[in-house]
Amino acid sequence: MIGLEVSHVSYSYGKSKALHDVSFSVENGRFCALLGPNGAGKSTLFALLTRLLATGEGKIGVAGFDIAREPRAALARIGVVFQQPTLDLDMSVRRNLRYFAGLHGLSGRPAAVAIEAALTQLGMAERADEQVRALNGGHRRRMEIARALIHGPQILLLDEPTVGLDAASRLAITDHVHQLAESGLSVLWATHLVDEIRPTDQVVVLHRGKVLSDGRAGELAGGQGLAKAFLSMTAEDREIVT
Ligand SMILES: Nc1ncnc2c1ncn2[C@@H]1O[C@H](COP(=O)(O)OP(=O)(O)OP(=O)(O)O)[C@@H](O)[C@H]1O
Repeated sequence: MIGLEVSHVSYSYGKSKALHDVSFSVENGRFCALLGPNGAGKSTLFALLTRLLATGEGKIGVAGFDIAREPRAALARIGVVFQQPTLDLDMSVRRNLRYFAGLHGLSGRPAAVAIEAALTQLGMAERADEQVRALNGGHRRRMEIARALIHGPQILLLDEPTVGLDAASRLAITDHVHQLAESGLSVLWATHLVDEIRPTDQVVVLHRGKVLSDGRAGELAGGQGLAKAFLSMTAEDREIVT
């Protein structure tokens, strides 16, 4: 079943077109990397998917709900991890999550159960009572992913979630999110880092607001490897580094 469907979406900032006729879909249980260099349009697409921007042209479906016509139902099924962290550093992990659960109308025992389950999925249960300020960057990010799961979304959107993290933390987070996809979520993971993508993942290559390719990473990589394939698709005047 399709979790996320983006159909003929275009968006302009004034006269400057950021997205041109973008179409792709992500099935339930699939990890889809939205791979694009700086300025490709990834953040603009995320803003449309989360209704921070209203859809210009085209249609976005979330678990079968049209985000323009049924925004509440659609947004209730989305969990989002934005590029910029939004945690209260002086509260504990659990209190941060409890606050967020409240925004989704969850309190008391149901909230406690949802928080425990989300933290366990990210391997963070034993840190529930630590102050966020005491956590390293990787654990803070894992906590933000746990927070995005509390209301039981079907689609998880992550906008370059590993920016600024060391190699071990990046690996831990990509592993956890692949496991979430395997458990049935549709994951859309925006990145420009090819080492976060596995051969069986879906990859949508976005460049200058257009989809250049949509398919399995292993097929896109061919014999030359994903990094080289991606660079040769998106290189302009740049020298290709192998
Ligand atoms: N608020 C804005 N006003 C005008 N132009 C914008 C605005 N936000 C983005 N753009 C332009 O839209 C295009 C797509 O930008 P966007 O931030 O969506 O790309 P991105 O793939 O997320 O890039 P990055 O990896 O650098 O975050 C770029 O040309 C950018 O300059």
